[in-house]
Amino acid sequence: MRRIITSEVLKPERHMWLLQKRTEEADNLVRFIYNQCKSSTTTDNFMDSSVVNVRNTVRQYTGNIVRKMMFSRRYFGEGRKDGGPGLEEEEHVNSLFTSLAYLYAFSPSDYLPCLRVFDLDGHEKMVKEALSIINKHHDPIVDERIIQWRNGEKKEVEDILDVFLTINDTKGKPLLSVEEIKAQLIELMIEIVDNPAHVAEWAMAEMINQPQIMQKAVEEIDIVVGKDRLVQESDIAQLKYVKACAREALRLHPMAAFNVPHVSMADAVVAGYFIPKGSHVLLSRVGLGRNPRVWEEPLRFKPERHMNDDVVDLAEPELRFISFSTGRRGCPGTALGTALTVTLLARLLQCFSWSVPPNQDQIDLTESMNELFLAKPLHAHAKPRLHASMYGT
Ligand code: HEM
Repeated sequence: MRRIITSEVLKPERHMWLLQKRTEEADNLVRFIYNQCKSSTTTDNFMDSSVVNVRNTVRQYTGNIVRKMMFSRRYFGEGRKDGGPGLEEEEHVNSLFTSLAYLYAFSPSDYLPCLRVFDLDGHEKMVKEALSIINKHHDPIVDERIIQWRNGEKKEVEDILDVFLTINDTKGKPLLSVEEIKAQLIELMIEIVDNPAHVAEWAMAEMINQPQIMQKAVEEIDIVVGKDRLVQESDIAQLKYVKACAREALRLHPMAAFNVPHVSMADAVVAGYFIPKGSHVLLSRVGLGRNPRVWEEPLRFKPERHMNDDVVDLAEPELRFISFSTGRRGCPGTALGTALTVTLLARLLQCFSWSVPPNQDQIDLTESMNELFLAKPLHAHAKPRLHASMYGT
């Protein structure tokens, strides 16, 4: 399956082919925030500004991106005129994040499979419920699309669902069953939806508390892009400091405490430790990214630490921290993941001035008890900084 994903979905031609869909959602992102500013009834001293739920906004952005790339649609239902999510999209994104949380969660039955039938921690029940919500939205679209291809109503491949439905084996027969396609769509969505939103939320929280860093990133965007057009993916190569901010958020605030488990295929010795064949290997993302022997002042958000490199990338093949990991099971979505993450962060910074909400001194950077998210979803004050015509309303 990994080979199919890499060769059919993530190849460079497809990356460009899906660009238009991603750009539409990046435009919708700024329109949605702008509309919140315009309709705000806050009684602070700012006109046309608003306290925005950043977590919800960035998660809905990645949710929109996955629905657009998979199904060519932003909304399952009627959606909202202001660009925000409807109830269907809220529950879709929440269910994707629920499935993801349990993917990383420790469960005794992973090590003692005989306990699985008892579902002692209730994880299986939670994941089943989340998947049934996701399938409730996906199944009608997939089933209808199959019929459209069968009866000749559809002839052109327009999105990732079409790609999956039209891949044939050497005998000209469909390579993937309907069940495999449905499962793969969900898996890909889970891979895509989380990291860009997580990085953007943490980077924004850290930068609001250190306005000089935010100022530097905004100045870079103004020099590279200006104020007369919106940041595009083609600008990313030149947005070195913005990338350093995203990279720093990945180092300091990984999505999960450990990388997904790997099993060693052969006896090995790593850094003097013997690892027998068949061991479950769990790399600590927190341990690597915050290792004081590698990183000076490891707990400080300091993008400058990455600026000495000629090229600033989100990837870290040396594993001084884990972003996309490396090797045979390393993330195949580096290009897409980078494009989504940097565009999201750069658009937020270019289009709005961000500050701590009224009556608050600082953003509270406390981590949640059980995960590495911010304990309280980031809410921040946004004020448009470009001409009204730039927001596509
Ligand atoms: C900033 C964004 C992203 C980050 C930080 C990230 C990170 C990761 C990491 C750490 C892994 C585990 C690697 C390992 O097991 O050693 C992984 C796996 C994976 N990622 Fe990503 N990812 C991102 C975006 C994406 C995107 C956009 C896709 C697009 C399809 C994607 C597809 C996958 C797949 C299919 C795997 C499983 C690979 C396998 O098991 O062989 N990721 N990712």
